[in-house]
Amino acid sequence: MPDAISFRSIRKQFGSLRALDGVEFTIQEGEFFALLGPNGAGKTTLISILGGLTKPDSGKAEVMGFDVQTHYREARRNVGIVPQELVFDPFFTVRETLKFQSGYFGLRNNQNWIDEILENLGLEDKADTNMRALSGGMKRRVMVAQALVHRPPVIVLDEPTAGVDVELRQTLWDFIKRLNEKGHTIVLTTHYLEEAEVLCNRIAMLRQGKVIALDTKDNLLSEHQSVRSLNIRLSGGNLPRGLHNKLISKQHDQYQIRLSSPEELEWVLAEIRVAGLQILDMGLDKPDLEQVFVATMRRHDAHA
Ligand SMILES: Nc1ncnc2c1ncn2[C@@H]1O[C@H](COP(=O)(O)OP(=O)(O)OP(=O)(O)O)[C@@H](O)[C@H]1O
Repeated sequence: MPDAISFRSIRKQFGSLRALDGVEFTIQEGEFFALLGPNGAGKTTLISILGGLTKPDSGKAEVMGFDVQTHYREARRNVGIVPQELVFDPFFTVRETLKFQSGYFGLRNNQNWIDEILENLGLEDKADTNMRALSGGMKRRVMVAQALVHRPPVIVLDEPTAGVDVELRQTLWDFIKRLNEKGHTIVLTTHYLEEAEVLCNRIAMLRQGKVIALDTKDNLLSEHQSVRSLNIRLSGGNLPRGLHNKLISKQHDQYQIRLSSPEELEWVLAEIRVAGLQILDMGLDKPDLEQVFVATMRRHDAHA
């Protein structure tokens, strides 16, 4: 069985900027995979190479065994990509947009599937509305619908929930989860790490064009057991300045503080004591994907 996606030694340079620096990994059929990384890490460039829109300087990418350069049409037929930007023709209605996209793939009698997609993405009421009259969130739903119109076995979503409301997130993820259960391979990039944590079973982390972590979600979480956070309620003043770069969140007198190692707990408590603050309540949290991500990036920043 071919891999759903394979990247082999992908390099891409924009002028002097090395956007992708030897990216190499595979994704198996049926996986729900997250591609994570800070802004500018190279995620969109990698996806664009997968869609055959950007040519790598070297290396090769395949979708379901088809090289995206030498077998562009077959590779393209096997993947549906939801782009980050909203690209559409403002004069078409939603249904016309989807019919047009079906035509691009040579699909004539695609009505039933189009209706199913519209229903699953909560777009039935908007089917005959012109694209330009839709809200941003509705346009994003159409971008998703467009990527699914040819029933691709591999579905890639580049930050599909950036700036969209809770309802669309729920609708979208319910639909995508059902497609994954039916065997579709899903690849997702997102800055909402709690989404990746709930949905994905394997994760790659990209930093400055290199894969710096690649493992199952469970392994990544268990490897970082030592990275915890301290939840603490304080009275008598604000958090000491020396702890500000450790602060994850603050609500009233409740602080969540990142601990990079168990030993850091003693130091944090000492800082609080020296500042003359009183501890009202405290507890430790297990790491979540966000903490694992931050710790992984910091480790590599320190080595860079
Ligand atoms: N066409 C281009 N010309 C020049 N530089 C580019 C081009 N496309 C991307 N880059 C640069 O390549 C790097 C990787 O960009 P890319 O969009 O792939 O990152 P990303 O991980 O998707 O970021 P984000 O999370 O912000 O979407 C960035 O530094 C970006 O500025």
